[in-house]
Amino acid sequence: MASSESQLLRPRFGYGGAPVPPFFRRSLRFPFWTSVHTNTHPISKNHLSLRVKMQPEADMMMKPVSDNKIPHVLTVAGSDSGGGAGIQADLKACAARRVYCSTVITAVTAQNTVGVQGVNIVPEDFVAEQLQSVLSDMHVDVVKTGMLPSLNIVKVLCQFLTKFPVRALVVDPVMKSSSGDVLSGSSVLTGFLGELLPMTDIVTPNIKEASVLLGGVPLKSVSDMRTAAKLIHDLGPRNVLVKGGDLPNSLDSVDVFFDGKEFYELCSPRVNTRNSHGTGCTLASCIAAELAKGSSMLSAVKTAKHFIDVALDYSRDLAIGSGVQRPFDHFLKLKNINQSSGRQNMFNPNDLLLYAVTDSTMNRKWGRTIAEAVKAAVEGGATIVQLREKDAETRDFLDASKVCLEICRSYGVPLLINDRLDVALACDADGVHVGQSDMPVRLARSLLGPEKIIGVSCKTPEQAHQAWIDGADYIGCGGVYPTNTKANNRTIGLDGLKEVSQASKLPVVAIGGINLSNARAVMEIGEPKLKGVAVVSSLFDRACILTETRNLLALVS
Ligand SMILES: Cc1ncc(COP(=O)(O)OP(=O)(O)O)c(N)n1
Ligand SMILES: Cc1ncsc1CCOP(=O)(O)O
Repeated sequence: MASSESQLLRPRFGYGGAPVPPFFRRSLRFPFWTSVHTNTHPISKNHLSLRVKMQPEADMMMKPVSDNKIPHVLTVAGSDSGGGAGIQADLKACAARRVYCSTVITAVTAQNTVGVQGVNIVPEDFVAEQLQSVLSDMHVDVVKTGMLPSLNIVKVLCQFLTKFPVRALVVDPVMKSSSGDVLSGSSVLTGFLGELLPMTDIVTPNIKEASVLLGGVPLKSVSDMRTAAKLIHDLGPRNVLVKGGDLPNSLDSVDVFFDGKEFYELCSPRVNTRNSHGTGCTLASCIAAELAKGSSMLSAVKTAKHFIDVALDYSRDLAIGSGVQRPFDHFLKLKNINQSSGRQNMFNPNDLLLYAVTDSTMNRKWGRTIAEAVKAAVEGGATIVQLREKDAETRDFLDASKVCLEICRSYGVPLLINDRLDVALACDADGVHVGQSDMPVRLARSLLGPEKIIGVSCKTPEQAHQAWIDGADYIGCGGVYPTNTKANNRTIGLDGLKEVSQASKLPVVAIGGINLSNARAVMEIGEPKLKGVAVVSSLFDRACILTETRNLLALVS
């Protein structure tokens, strides 16, 4: 990663004493012309611009060789001198998500943890000049916007987006800072409604911004957020994410995502912290970064929300500045992890809520392919899938895994492979589930690397402890009830599940004989580490997988 990034950041030849191949030597004689001029725009009286232009020949020679393409986000936003939000947050978010980020600055703010002390808007012709510089030279995948402080800047941006189309446009409709200071005037709204939103792939308002976009209707509940998402969608963007972080009286942070057809309520426990300045910018930048890597929209949104949750959680104890609008750290998790085990993955324990585990015998019995079974389960709301194909030929298993992976990725659902690390590696699945007599977890981790998910079956507190030591992400605990799906499997009952869940440092999913009649009893043991149920026959040995999945999800949610 580091080497390909650095290749892109530097011209390949001719600088820093590196040898210069003959063909490129000519380019080193390029004449620069420079001019220094004072900009007399009323808002930025002392704006001094140093222009450095290259002649076309040299320009051509300087272009990096593009055989090492890195996903690229361009952020068009304001600078926050405190480093918590704006351009600075966007750069950090993209770096943390390992995506290149270029910047067009629309305003320079004097800002800290107390509030915004000053705003200096960049003249629109100089915003245009920055856009021209970046878009005419670099291959930008996704544009993300933040503070757009004037109607003319919105118009200029829309002209450039028409001239230089990109794969996706992510709009964070920044209107006020978290301290309540106004960052874009009311005239900008005209530009949003008339020009920008119809070009937008996803817009990410918080509840106040959603209210402004809709002419001032108040949003007080998740139901209001759903209505707002639909109404904002009618204004033109293809997807809408209404962020409910500021919703009063809510223990959870609930965001409503609407793609024009379906609503998704994305829930996570509210992180109780003051260190949340810049979360909006970071979320939108993470979405942009994931889209630049090729994720589907829903998957990008889920990953971004999880990134924010983890970053806020890890930054609870940071103390930067004396005010209350404090920033968080985008890299803290990475730093902590690098110091301990080197892990960097983004496993979300909440994904264990409804874990669908396939079975080839059952699919044969009902005349289904694995892919058909998996599609029905994820459509019904399964939150994670495991392919457990005990008698499949390797080639067939690999081909089926690739198809299932495509299905799961399009729904933002992780896909794990039972036992077969070779298949998981070959199809780049999200991870594996292993038993006590399969590949040891420690070895699986070293073969799969730090980012893959590893689950391990445990029946005792000792096994759960070892799983944690060895670097697993979750444990599967059971059989909770007797089952015909796995022969000779000892039943540990609800008491056994409770004992293991209490001892486990890792998230736990219960398995074995779980169905519509007992799933609630399992979840009601009320152990914080117990995150969900894993099921085989109660989904896949049924006539309609989709209906069974929906019904079971409703029970455990
Ligand atoms: C989520 C989950 N938990 C437990 C198991 C059982 O795995 P294992 O012990 O490897 O037994 P087999 O599945 O191989 O029969 C599981 N598959 N998933
Ligand atoms: C794979 C496995 N591991 C422990 S019990 C079990 C089987 C679960 O299947 P079912 O949900 O049909 O009881």
